[in-house]
Amino acid sequence: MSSSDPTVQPVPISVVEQVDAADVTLSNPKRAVISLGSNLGNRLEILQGAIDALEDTPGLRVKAVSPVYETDPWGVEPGTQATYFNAVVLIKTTLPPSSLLERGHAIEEAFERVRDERWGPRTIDVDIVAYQDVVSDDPHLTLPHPRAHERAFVLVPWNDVDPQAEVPGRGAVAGLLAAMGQEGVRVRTDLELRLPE
Ligand SMILES: Nc1ncnc2c1ncn2[C@@H]1O[C@H](COP(=O)(O)OP(=O)(O)OP(=O)(O)O)[C@@H](O)[C@H]1O
Ligand SMILES: Nc1nc2c(c(=O)[nH]1)N=C(CO)CN2
Repeated sequence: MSSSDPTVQPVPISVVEQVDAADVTLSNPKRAVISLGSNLGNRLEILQGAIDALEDTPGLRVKAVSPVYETDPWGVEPGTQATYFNAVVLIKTTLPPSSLLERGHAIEEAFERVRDERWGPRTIDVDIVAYQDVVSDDPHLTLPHPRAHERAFVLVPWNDVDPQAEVPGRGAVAGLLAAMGQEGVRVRTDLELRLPE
């Protein structure tokens, strides 16, 4: 349309700036790292269901899926809970961190996760391990995840899918792992999670 068309109203510069900012967000997806854990029900099916649900999220693409690990429950008395299956996925998303957390909670609800005790058994846990290089101590969404750097069940699969990864503010994943070891984290080469198509 010609700029001399008298029916066209000028667009305020503030609106132009907002639209430009939204365009940049849409064309500039962010990297995030998600940890998945399950120690109740059909653990493999549940992990795959959570991965598929992430991929079905508008504005989110799953880019890499780690091998499956069977891991001893962390943070509880030995022998009081079933072992976990854990995996890490790398995603790209145009969602802001708060929306990604909401989506994670919705997926937990879809798998009927019950929250009654801290670190209690669960069908699925969806944790946001990192979102770009964001560092935040907001208790509602702490970034990176406040305990990721001390959990081999997160660092081992994360290192598989991104050997160069860094935990923002804490150092290289590979270095943290070398210092901590991999006790209680066993790869299950007989099992596989699919990267959604
Ligand atoms: N990076 C994060 N990822 C997921 N939840 C987070 C994060 N930071 C803070 N939270 C908050 O933690 C709350 C409790 O999360 P959740 O019930 O999954 O804890 P948990 O899995 O039992 O333990 P942990 O946090 O040690 O993994 C969530 O409701 C959420 O608001
Ligand atoms: N092995 C293992 N232990 C845990 C896990 C988990 O995913 N794997 N999640 C917890 C709370 O998020 C507490 N303990």
